[in-house]
Amino acid sequence: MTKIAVCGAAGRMGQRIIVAAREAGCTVSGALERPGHEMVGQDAGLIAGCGALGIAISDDLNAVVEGCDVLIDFTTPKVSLKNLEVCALKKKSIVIGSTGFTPEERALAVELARDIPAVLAPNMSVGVNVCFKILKDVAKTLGDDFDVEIVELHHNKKKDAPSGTAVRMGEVVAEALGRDYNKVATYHREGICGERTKEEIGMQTVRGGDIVGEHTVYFIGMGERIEISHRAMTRDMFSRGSVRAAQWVVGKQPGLYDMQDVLGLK
Ligand SMILES: NC(=O)C1=CN([C@@H]2O[C@H](COP(=O)(O)OP(=O)(O)OC[C@H]3O[C@@H](n4cnc5c(N)ncnc54)[C@H](O)[C@@H]3O)[C@@H](O)[C@H]2O)C=CC1
Ligand SMILES: O=C(O)C1=N[C@H](C(=O)O)C[C@H](O)C1
Repeated sequence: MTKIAVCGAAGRMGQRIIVAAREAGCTVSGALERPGHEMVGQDAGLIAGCGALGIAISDDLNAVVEGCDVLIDFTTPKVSLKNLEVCALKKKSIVIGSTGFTPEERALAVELARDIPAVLAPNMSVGVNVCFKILKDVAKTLGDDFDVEIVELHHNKKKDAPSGTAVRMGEVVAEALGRDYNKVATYHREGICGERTKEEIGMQTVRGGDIVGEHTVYFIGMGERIEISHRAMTRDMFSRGSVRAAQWVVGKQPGLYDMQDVLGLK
């Protein structure tokens, strides 16, 4: 039985991951929250709504990592990088779902995962990862004749924009078209901003209410349009995906993997 510890245990995702780990037959060996969080000391299972587990939410990163096979972390990039560093020191595996990494932070994650197996993925759902695969083919097939625009919608508590999933969709499309995402991504249009260039990939963000997560990539041509959309109705496929990744990653060769590796989609 894989021993899973959860970081961000009282968060929207952390709570669902505790439930998913139990449903998958894994042992929840530890639960972490930030020092000073009001839930520290409380039973992780009671907070997650799956009944008492006898595991108190802790703020002791070293002790929690020590007791697990794999840490699942859905927090923020800075916290995730610190957790990756501690997992590397203690030779434990890690699954990171946090989003909002800068290119420099992602490069640091690759570096820190040199000696342990780690998964870092902006979206743990099967559906979105199949979309990544489809998008590559569609972009390659359509080529430069279709304008690409990406729109994402999320709840009003989300801290990063655009979503990690939207950025990855942009990167997949840009790469398939031989463009550099960081040069062609266009986040803002206002005033007399001029005609659209052929290369740009528009990135639009909508925030409101309790939207779990919706992504649409538009390929817009002359007289026709293709839309590839994914809508998440609950967080459960993210949490189940992260547990699947945790079970997969333990015992793998060191290195930084993504969900495409876990799902065999490469
Ligand atoms: N990869 C995926 O499939 C998905 C990724 N996400 C990403 O996961 C992250 C978290 O999302 P939510 O759960 O909605 O946020 P949230 O804000 O509900 O939960 C984050 C939790 O992390 C805790 N935290 C902050 N600093 C900490 C520290 N130093 N140690 C331990 N815990 C700490 C917070 O107190 C909070 O409880 C975001 O970056 C989000 O974009 C969300 C859903 C799916
Ligand atoms: O913050 C969220 O909620 C989500 N974040 C991820 C992202 O940024 O892509 C994945 C999902 O859409 C939910």
